[in-house]
Amino acid sequence: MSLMTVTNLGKSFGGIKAVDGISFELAAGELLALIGPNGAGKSTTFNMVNGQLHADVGSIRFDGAELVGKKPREIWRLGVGRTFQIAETFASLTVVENVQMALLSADGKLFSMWRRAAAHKRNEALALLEQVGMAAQADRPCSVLAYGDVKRVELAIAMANRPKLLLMDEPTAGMAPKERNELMALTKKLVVEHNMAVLFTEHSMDVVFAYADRMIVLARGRLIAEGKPNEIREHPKVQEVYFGSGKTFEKSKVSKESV
Ligand SMILES: Nc1ncnc2c1ncn2[C@@H]1O[C@H](COP(=O)(O)OP(=O)(O)OP(=O)(O)O)[C@@H](O)[C@H]1O
Repeated sequence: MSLMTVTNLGKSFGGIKAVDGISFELAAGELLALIGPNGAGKSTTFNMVNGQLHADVGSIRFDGAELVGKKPREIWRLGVGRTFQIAETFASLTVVENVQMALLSADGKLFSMWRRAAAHKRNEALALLEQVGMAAQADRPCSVLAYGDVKRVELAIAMANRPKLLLMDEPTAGMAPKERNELMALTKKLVVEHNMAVLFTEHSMDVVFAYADRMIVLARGRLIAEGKPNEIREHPKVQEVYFGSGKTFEKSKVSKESV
């Protein structure tokens, strides 16, 4: 049974149909990639799911609730999490303190309580860090971490609210191939262990083809293809929209070994 069912979702900006009546499903335990050329409507779709944008038409049913019309905070409370970059102001806090903050926030505690609650939820935070392989660095400030490790901490922060669906907008942007591979392998592990769904946008085709369980492809606001990576690679419409974009889908370029 699907966790999320998107039906006939649409959003226009002025005369431009950024997203033009798309429908798709997402199951628990599934890593679903949302791809498409520049301007295809990926970000607009993403932002309608997290509530930052209001859909003009259509429906997003998530775990028995309708998301269209809800505020981002309400959607987050229903179990739709997203990864955020650690803000500069929090970079001076340690790794574990950042995760403790996220746990407090998930509990609806006020930010001002933080200073009085330094030990609060430390063990829970350490358990989350263990899951992303960062427990050994728990007491280091985030500001001194390698980029790939910061991304792991951001993942632990996103997990603090126990999301049923995690939204990741270009999770591997700016990362070296080895780090990209490690982050996606970790994401896949969390998906399996928590039976969590992930919807992610990504420009890096090697990541998408190596890790997505399924893909949906947008072009000019329309859903032009969906299926498993192998089906998408061979899909004539997908080849057509990417033709001339410099992206190719030959098998030799997208194997896990090459990322
Ligand atoms: N706030 C906005 N105001 C006006 N037009 C917008 C706005 N946001 C998006 N658009 C337009 O909607 C279309 C889809 O944009 P969107 O950002 O969703 O595409 P995308 O697939 O995420 O692109 P990219 O890969 O370049 O980030 C584009 O034509 C874009 O110019």
